[in-house]
Amino acid sequence: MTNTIVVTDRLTKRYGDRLAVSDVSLTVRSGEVYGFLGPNGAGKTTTLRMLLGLVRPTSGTATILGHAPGETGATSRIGALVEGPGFYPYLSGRDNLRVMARYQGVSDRAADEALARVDLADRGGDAFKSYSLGMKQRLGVASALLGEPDLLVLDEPTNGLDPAGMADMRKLVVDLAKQGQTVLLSSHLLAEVQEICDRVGVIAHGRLLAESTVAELRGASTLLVRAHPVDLALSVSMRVAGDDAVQLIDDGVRLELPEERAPELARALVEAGADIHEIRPSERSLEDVFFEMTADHSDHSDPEENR
Ligand SMILES: Nc1ncnc2c1ncn2[C@@H]1O[C@H](COP(=O)(O)OP(=O)(O)OP(=O)(O)O)[C@@H](O)[C@H]1O
Repeated sequence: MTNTIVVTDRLTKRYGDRLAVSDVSLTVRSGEVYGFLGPNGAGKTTTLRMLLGLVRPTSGTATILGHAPGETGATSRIGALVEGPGFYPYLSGRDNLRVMARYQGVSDRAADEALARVDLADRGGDAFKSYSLGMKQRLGVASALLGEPDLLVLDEPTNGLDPAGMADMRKLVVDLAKQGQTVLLSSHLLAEVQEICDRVGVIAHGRLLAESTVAELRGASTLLVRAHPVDLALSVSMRVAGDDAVQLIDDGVRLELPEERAPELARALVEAGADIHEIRPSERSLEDVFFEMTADHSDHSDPEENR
């Protein structure tokens, strides 16, 4: 069933003259991992805070689980890690969670289950202050999971983590998603998010530039050919792929051509007498796409101009 969990309609937040979020309309569906992507200062945290009812929009609306942000019907079903929760340094991870669980009217058992879900059960008895940053972050996710929320909101969950900590966090999100958890996470690290998100919304300068699956955003797969002479490689490529699907780049020729047609291209090049040095699939990373998109918007990149 494709249920919509979050819908925003032209959500906007202005701080004085500064337009932090401008006309953002996004949709998060049930069971998906939605990546809210953009560089620092793009408006991600402000948007998430509006969804959680922590900041009042200047204009536009948001509906979460059928409720307005901040309504009990919504907040009771959202688990959020937006600002790091305050944990007691000398209490163990488990006791910290149990304290939080009691505040929320949730059982100790639920706290222990949340600890297990973030793979901290083994270290649950150790003092919070002895945890690595990655473990602290995972405990934060456990606290957001208390009460089994329908929507988990994580603001930059990998911030400050080393590569191993990031990999752990990615695995945790993937595992939660496999259990059916809907996750909305923000990140400025596009390369790592493309692996774990079903769909992404790309935001820059407060505006949503695109919303789609990672695959759609990255577009058609391309082949990179390095062969000599280059002009011969270019004309053969155009014959095989069509004039519009071929582009001359620094180190060769890029073709919009499915990988399965690489042998056909290789044969045509060899028959024409070209020396092939390399033919390989070259997928655009989300990062490439993102830079292209934000470059397109650089002419009006100053949020002040949106006034
Ligand atoms: N309380 C506030 N008062 C004034 N300006 C604010 C406030 N909160 C955010 N802003 C501004 O709004 C813009 C968007 O900030 P926001 O924190 O939402 O971005 P972000 O994408 O989450 O970035 P980061 O990854 O750095 O947190 C920034 O220009 C920021 O300076």
